[in-house]
Amino acid sequence: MTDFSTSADTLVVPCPAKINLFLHILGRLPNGYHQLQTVFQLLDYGDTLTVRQRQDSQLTLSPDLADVDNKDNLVLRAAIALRRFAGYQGGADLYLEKRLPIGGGIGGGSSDAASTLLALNQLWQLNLSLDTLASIGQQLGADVPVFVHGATAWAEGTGEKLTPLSIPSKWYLVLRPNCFVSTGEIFSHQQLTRQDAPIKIAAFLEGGTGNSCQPLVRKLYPEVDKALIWLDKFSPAMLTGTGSCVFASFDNEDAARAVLAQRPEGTEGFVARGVDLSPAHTALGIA
Ligand SMILES: C[C@@](CO)(OP(=O)(O)O)[C@H](O)COP(=O)(O)OP(=O)(O)OC[C@H]1O[C@@H](n2ccc(N)nc2=O)[C@H](O)[C@@H]1O
Ligand SMILES: Nc1ncnc2c1ncn2[C@@H]1O[C@H](COP(=O)(O)OP(=O)(O)O)[C@@H](O)[C@H]1O
Repeated sequence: MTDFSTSADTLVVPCPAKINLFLHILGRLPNGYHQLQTVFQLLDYGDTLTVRQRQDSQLTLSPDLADVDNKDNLVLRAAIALRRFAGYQGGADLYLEKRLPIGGGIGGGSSDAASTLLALNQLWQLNLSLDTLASIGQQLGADVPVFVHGATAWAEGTGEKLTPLSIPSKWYLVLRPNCFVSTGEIFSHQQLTRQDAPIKIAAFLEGGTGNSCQPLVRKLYPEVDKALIWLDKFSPAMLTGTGSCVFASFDNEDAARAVLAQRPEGTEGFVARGVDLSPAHTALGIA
């Protein structure tokens, strides 16, 4: 068993979750991806990644995730992509403490990948810029760049055109219905609405925006529909990303926790605070 106790050659990095405070789909790009407008709100809750220098060139990842093969894990894929890009010869032991539900629209895999890039860039002293790390990350997933740049942001394009945004801090309850929604399935669905008109940041701040995937996802997944109806009784509820998680905001932690404690059987969830800056950046001392 690998010993991951903290030492000079070891970094421990949070991998925060995100929620989409709104999500509009403006159209389809020639490569099949969708042109979006969204706000990525970072949360102070997520997975934790530990990286440790090895004296040889091996890359190891532990423990195995129940639903993802190690070779497909975005942590290992990010490490391999970074090493290839930088022409670096060394290795590392990677340990991922997974807390975030998989396939929930809260960006867990993308955040794990981004924290891997940020941490190994420091551990291996590669000195690559955030822009370079973001473009390596974008090949792995559309959500990786926002986590690399590490700020709550207004996003356009496929999520890579980012404008940092300061949102008044709120507490969020994120509820995960008992189902998994594939992002690819929703984006390739015939009935997805893809014709939102572009809006300005001011229009989002004035309110009244929503998630354009929500009508389709709640129709295809009754568990999501039920979760939205239940949470909406306490505070206006919305789908994040393509789901399956739904969320609502609360003025304080106690109010959010009181609702979480009553959650319907079969659902899971967590309470987290919205943050402007990524806890990964704070941990690594990135300005
Ligand atoms: C739409 C969002 C909003 O946050 O949904 P969630 O994944 O968070 O639910 C994300 O940007 C998703 O990011 P991510 O989950 O990294 O997507 P990727 O792995 O790059 O893409 C998965 C699949 O979704 C489709 N896809 C994804 C993003 C996008 N802008 N247009 C698309 O059409 C593509 O078919 C792609 O094959
Ligand atoms: N470290 C990881 N954590 C979560 N999912 C991962 C990871 N590595 C690869 N994946 C794959 O990425 C897909 C998307 O996972 P995730 O990021 O949790 O969801 P979403 O994109 O809905 O927020 C999953 O289907 C999973 O197989």
